Amino acid sequence: MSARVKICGLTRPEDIDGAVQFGADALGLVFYEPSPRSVSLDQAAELAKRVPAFMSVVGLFVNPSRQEVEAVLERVPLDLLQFHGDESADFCASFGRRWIKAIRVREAGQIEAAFEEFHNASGLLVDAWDPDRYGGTGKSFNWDLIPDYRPLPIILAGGLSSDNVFAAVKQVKPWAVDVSGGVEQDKGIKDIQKISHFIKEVHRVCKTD
Ligand SMILES: O=C(O)c1ccccc1N[C@@H]1O[C@H](COP(=O)(O)O)[C@@H](O)[C@H]1O
Repeated sequence: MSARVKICGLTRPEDIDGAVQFGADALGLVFYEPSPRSVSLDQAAELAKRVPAFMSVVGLFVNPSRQEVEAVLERVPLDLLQFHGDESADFCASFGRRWIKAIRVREAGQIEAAFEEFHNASGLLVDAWDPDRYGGTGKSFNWDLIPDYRPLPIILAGGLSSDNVFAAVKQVKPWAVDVSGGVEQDKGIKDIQKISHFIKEVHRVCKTD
């Protein structure tokens, strides 16, 4: 069984179209202004219109206010909320939408604790820890810290690219992988060939199983 693929940090219509064409399962829009991949409400509404049925549009937030999330939900048809900061489980659940929680992994036991704390999530996204940034760092972490017992689907992120995603999926067997920097030509500007190669590498895993 292959892992699903989320391509995050899309800002241009042509990148959405490329990710759709090459078989991504989910597309991420960043609503976090410090990120070079951040999109405005108008931009996000236009990008979301291009996404066909049976593909998910995911909204990424970092420590947003309730009003910020509600303003996005009024304008953009999001299928899933991704909380990538220090949000509580109660806050994440309070919008009546499906949500996933990202944690930044740096030590043993953290993932097990997060399974408990965020047990109502639709998935736990595991990313690399960085002292200065919440995500989109291009850094990976020690995949041995990911336990075999998984009460929630694991979404593997952090420094993935077509060079390492085959090995990552083989070793970790995640429900899904999430990539941003590894499929870009510049921050917020995706590279369609890299997206295609990345997705092919993920799908190649099930052919070798
Ligand atoms: O993409 C961003 O700019 C970003 C900003 C703040 C929090 C998360 C962000 N992106 C997410 O980070 C991980 C890893 O990204 P990368 O592949 O290492 O570049 C991924 O889940 C993105 O969705």
